[in-house]
Amino acid sequence: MYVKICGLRTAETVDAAVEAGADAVGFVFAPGSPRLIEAQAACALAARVPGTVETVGVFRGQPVEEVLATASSARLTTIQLHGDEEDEDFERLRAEGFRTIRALSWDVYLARALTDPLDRLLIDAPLPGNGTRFDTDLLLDRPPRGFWLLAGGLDPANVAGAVRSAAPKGVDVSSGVESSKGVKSADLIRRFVAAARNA
Ligand SMILES: O=C(O)c1ccccc1N[C@@H]1O[C@H](COP(=O)(O)O)[C@@H](O)[C@H]1O
Repeated sequence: MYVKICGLRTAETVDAAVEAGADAVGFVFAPGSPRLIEAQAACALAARVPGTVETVGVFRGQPVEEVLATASSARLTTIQLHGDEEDEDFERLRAEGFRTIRALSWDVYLARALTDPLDRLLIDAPLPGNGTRFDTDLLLDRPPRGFWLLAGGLDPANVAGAVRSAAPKGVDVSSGVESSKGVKSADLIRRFVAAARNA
């Protein structure tokens, strides 16, 4: 089970995620997010992370050149896009040496024929970063193939059940490991990673 902890902004919570055994830590660059971080600050946090852990930049609806500039200056390994980007955009990011995650809300995933098998898919509720869950039974008509991550309203108490019913290859969390909006809790991060791993 691949575990990503998203929306980190402090050294303490990055260290907690890494020590708990997370596979990826995420930094949010989407305008308007309560977890927004500057590239320079993300770069300092990413430098604390061992090479075995992915450092993911999260973007929504930003031009690809801006995404590349930010991810490069923060020295990230991976780019997660929540917009309506096309296959060519993901190809461009990979050609520049980044790994990619294509984030789609469940309804867009069901409606859209995806042609690019090189993306890892993240299936989420329609309003990302809001702690909202969706009914994963909705995916039964078209179960995702390959490597995909489940997100949307996960927390330490519900992640094991979500993993058992939807059988994703990984999970991603933001709101569910916060003590208040935008403020991560090291304790909740540790509990989330343990619960996901033991599912
Ligand atoms: O976290 C945000 O503020 C955010 C903003 C814009 C796009 C994505 C964002 N976060 C992503 O949202 C999901 C899960 O969120 P939650 O656990 O339901 O709060 C996850 O993929 C984050 O990377």
